[in-house]
Amino acid sequence: MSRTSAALEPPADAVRPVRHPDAPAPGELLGAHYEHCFGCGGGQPHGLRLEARAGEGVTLTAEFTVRPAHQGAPGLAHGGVLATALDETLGSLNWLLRKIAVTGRLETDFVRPVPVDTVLHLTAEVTAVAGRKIWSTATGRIGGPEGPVAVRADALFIEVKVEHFIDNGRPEEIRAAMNDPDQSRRARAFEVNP
Ligand SMILES: CCCCCCCCCCCCCC(=O)SCCNC(=O)CCNC(=O)[C@H](O)C(C)(C)COP(=O)(O)OP(=O)(O)OC[C@H]1O[C@@H](n2cnc3c(N)ncnc32)[C@H](O)[C@@H]1OP(=O)(O)O
Repeated sequence: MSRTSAALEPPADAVRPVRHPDAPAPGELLGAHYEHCFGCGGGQPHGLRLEARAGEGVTLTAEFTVRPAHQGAPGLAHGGVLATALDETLGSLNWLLRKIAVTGRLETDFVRPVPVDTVLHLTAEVTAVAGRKIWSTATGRIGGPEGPVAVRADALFIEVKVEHFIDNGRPEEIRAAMNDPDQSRRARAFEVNP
């Protein structure tokens, strides 16, 4: 029985995702897409600083260490923080397609509590694409990459133009991101789908 809603079932005419020829090589770290991203940026003191690494095809692995600032119940990761780790991991996959996309829907299963200081080992893959829609799935394990599953998510991302950010974001942050001295972050944000 499917555990996800109908919106997360790709239609019959959806196609398999195609890795972009310029996608980072398998094993390569993706790096942050934005310095102040709560999920991956180094400029957020309490951010997740999630590190994602390209895999084969349209897959990746990622790691996130739960810190005391990420607690919900005493000594345990907040569910919203875990959902953020899944969202960030799934969002990073779109760089392997060289598409800019935002989360439209994210469905999460919390299977096991995740204690502070635990490393969450995530794997993710894009499963289907149809027009602007991108379906993907992710799993997070604890105790090692082969450890028990702690969290799972399925998602639908929607491809957007860079204007999505320019029109909706605050001008000062957009300007700062456009002037980011890190060329790869600039390219990832502004040059992938002009
Ligand atoms: C400075 C730049 C930096 C950039 C860096 C990279 C950023 C990466 C960030 C990474 C951070 C991590 C990631 C983050 O956290 S991303 C941040 C969290 N997400 C958002 O903020 C997105 C907010 N939502 C929107 O902006 C709009 O609703 C979007 C753009 C998503 C669609 O509005 P738009 O007007 O464009 O399109 P449409 O409404 O015609 O819909 C098109 C199709 O999609 C279907 N649909 C839509 N929604 C849903 C849904 N919920 N469930 C099921 N289906 C849905 C819809 O039925 C339609 O289907 P069809 O009728 O065609 O069959």
